Amino acid sequence: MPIRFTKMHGIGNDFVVVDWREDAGHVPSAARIARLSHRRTGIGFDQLLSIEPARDPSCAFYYGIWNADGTPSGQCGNGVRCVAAWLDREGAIPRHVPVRLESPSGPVVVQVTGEGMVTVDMGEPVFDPARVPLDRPAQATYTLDVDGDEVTVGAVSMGNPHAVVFVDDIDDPRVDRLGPRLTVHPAFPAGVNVGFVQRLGPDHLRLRVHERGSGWTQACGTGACAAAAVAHALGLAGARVNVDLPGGRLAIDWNGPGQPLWMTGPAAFVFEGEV
Ligand SMILES: N[C@H](CCC[C@H](N)C(=O)O)C(=O)O
Repeated sequence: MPIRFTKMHGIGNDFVVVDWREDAGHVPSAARIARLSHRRTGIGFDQLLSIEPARDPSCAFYYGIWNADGTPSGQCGNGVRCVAAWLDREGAIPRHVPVRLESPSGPVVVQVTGEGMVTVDMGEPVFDPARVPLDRPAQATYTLDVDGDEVTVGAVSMGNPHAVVFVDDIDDPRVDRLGPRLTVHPAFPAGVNVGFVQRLGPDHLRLRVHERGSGWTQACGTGACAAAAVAHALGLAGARVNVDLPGGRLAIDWNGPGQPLWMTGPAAFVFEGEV
């Protein structure tokens, strides 16, 4: 059964988008997704994104998310901008107006504002450790033992789990060693995406993310949201934060608890294909 797809990326976080609006639900096995995501012997992608009929009648469409290793996720920030741009190109959603899309972790609201620019209401960051999930009592930050190293993290869910570590220099080789070890730390029973943040100011962060299920990526949309939310909660950032990732910049707007968090950034088409 051939799979027709669109290759896209959001500031270098790259995706294969498949149109399952007519034939939803035939999810490939984790092993097949892992073969397809391989950078040499497959198409190569960080995540597979499906576009399917909405299950929630208040939403226009549903999108599914699978990491490079075939594991599912509840949210993908760069991915939902690409889904919105894909639907915009199809003429399946209007521009310049809010459109509800249904993710595995619930609805988000997208707005395609122009050629390849999308703003997304990602919902409210969730700091309750039980909902990250994180096996620790609620605190502002958590000190974890990582193979003998003590690491202090913030923890938040954007519909998927995030640990946020503040460092002096995200290019420090220690970061390369810590990322993969923190992603599988037993305190996070579902694994965790690990963002390393270098604070340049209250409105400017540098960020690198070791993603659950995909490893180091050029960008992580929910990771940028998580970094800005934790920085804001710790009094280290204001309401508008520019987050610079290796692949580019995302603008995050959050006014604090009880408020939705907005992410704005690009979405790009690369090629169409069939496999
Ligand atoms: N690896 C993530 C999913 C993709 C998130 C990232 N690509 C984004 O743009 O938010 C997880 O397992 O929760």
